[in-house]
Amino acid sequence: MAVYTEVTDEALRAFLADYALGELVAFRGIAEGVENSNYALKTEAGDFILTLYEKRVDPAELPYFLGLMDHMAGRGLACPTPVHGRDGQSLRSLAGRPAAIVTFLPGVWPRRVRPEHCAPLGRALAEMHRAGEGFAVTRPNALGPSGWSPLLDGCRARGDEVQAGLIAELDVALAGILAAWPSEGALPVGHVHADLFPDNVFFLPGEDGKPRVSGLIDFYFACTDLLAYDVAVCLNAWCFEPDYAFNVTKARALLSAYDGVRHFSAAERAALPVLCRGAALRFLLTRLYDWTHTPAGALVTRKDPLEYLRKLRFFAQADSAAALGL
Ligand SMILES: Nc1ncnc2c1ncn2[C@@H]1O[C@H](COP(=O)(O)OP(=O)(O)OP(=O)(O)O)[C@@H](O)[C@H]1O
Ligand SMILES: N[C@@H](CCO)C(=O)O
Repeated sequence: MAVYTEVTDEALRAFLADYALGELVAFRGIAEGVENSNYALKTEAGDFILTLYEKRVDPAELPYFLGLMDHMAGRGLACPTPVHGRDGQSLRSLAGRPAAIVTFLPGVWPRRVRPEHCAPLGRALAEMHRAGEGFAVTRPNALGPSGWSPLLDGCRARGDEVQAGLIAELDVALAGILAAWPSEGALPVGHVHADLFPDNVFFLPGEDGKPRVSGLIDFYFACTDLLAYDVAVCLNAWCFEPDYAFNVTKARALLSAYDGVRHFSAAERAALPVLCRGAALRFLLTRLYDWTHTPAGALVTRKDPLEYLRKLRFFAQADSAAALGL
């Protein structure tokens, strides 16, 4: 369910005339993803993804996302590269929506994460942080600490329907996290992905048969924030088993591979536990908000907020970098 806006053949051909991509060969909607309308597009020049940005994306922010991908791809990162039209622009309009074409990345995202995925992931994350250096535009993290209180307030009326006592528990957790959050300037800041879940990382087998990262996608939560926060997001999204047990082997592989490319500072190591709690709370709150605001029967798969309550509770008691595998 991620084709919200239909594109006619006629409109597509007229749109493609503004690019030097040759004739249209094939075109189909992609079912995965929930935010935007995505199409797989084949032209004489190769394979591409056409994205029509839907209402949750603020058009004013698109130049940041597209510019960041351009910058990172230019520095050798395997991320989608925006295709520029004959007039030099990568952001245009199609079927009444802002639209862009980006390069297609080969690979498959892991449906079941194995420890062998975690070292390549850690390396790719650190390489992404390096590739972002020098991109001068900034974007504050709307879903960072200053956004969590308003989000929690938005869940207050119905949150306890999901689990009794949930809102009171989250009030306490949020106060503790905000009190312990690193002060400005204490940790290195840069461009972070902020949503590097398994469905945003493609892998292909390397020559040795082991998985290697072939591409990172979906930069539409990217922002300027603490680099180590991205690591905390990955520990949340990649290092728990289906029974919610934390897998320290996966975490160790991720963290040591990251550190091999970009060293953690002492302050980052010390802050990692609270960053993990913050990241768990961020996904818990957006999921809880969606859970309590999505009408029953809507064609959107709601994600389970309580998965992140379990993770938040784990990180609340694993209060040292060593307990997290660092
Ligand atoms: N550059 C790309 N190369 C190959 N496949 C891509 C690319 N971009 C997107 N896709 C495919 O489209 C699917 C949906 O993309 P994406 O995750 O960006 O959707 P979304 O709706 O914007 O985001 P979300 O995952 O937040 O709902 C991906 O799972 C992937 O299969
Ligand atoms: N990765 C988020 C969804 C937004 O992309 C989640 O799992 O809650």
